[in-house]
Amino acid sequence: MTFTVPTVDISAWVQEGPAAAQAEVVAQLDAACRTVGFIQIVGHGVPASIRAGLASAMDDFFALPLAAKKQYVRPAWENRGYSPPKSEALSYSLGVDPITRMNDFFEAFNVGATLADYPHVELAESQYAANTWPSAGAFENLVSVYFEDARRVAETLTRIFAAALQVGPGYFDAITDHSINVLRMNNYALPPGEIELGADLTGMGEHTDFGLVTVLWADQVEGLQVLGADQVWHNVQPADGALLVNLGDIAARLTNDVWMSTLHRVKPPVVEGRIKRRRSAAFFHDCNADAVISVLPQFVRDGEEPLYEPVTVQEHIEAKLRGSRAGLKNTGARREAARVQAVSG
Ligand SMILES: O=C(O)CCC(=O)C(=O)O
Ligand SMILES: [Fe+2]
Repeated sequence: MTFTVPTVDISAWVQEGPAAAQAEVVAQLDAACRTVGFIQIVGHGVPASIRAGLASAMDDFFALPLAAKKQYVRPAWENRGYSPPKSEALSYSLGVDPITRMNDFFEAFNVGATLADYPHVELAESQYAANTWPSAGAFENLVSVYFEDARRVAETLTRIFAAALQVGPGYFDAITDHSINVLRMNNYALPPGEIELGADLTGMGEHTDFGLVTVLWADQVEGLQVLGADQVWHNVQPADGALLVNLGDIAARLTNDVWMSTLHRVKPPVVEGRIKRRRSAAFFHDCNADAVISVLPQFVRDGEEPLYEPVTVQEHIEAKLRGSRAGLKNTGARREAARVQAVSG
């Protein structure tokens, strides 16, 4: 069985193209969501200059000395600010011990939508915490500009999802109009002295993304591995000019696992004791904290029980984050954990 991440050109939805072209995009995206859960998105309309601006902002920040970066560490229950290398383990978001018994070596900086972005809704601060902006170069401006574009891409995708799932055009607006949105900028670059030769290093442990859909910018460097239906981990890199998109748990829950929240991890190659540096930025579009997510009735056969109980987005995301950020194994991710335990290597 060959594994490929399908490429879908969404320009007919970005620029309101003809109905036939839009319908073709819906069919292609639906097929990709059912079979792979990862898609190379082209025609997304995010200019190369804005993507390059994000990369340079990340370079400015991650180049700071560790002590300077640590000023931006925020409490584990706020998904914001700086995470030093080896401070998180994504596999705990599934309740699974990291393979190496060591935390992941990525370092990250997180920003997200805040209460101020949604002035007309009464929200608790948790999941909408204020951002701490580092004073490195033009970081805030460059990252904010990319954030807005990534949000637009994610929202365009939800319009296509609504057509694919035949839930009516307003369905996703109602559950995403004050969405938890987070951009996690990742840097995989342990200094050479910290690498034990022969060690099985994990850049980021295996996990599914927590929300509805993720828009991923990444360097064209090996490291991201996606679990295929063949139970084998496959290397995936963004195609030229593409953004990778993957579905998260909320998409799987809505569709009773017909759409796939695909397991992935990051294992950068170590060449002569050095990790080839790799950067990525994942924009998570997670839905409103107070949205209740239940399996859509059209995905449950008569006489069968849905695979998932209803859950609020806040409960779901917080259980996952307690795992990855605070090391408290998530016991509620039964289905995802079973999939990890079914594969080796
Ligand atoms: O670095 C990558 O390519 C993937 C990052 C990722 O999976 C995440 O941040 O959730
Ligand atoms: Fe991820």
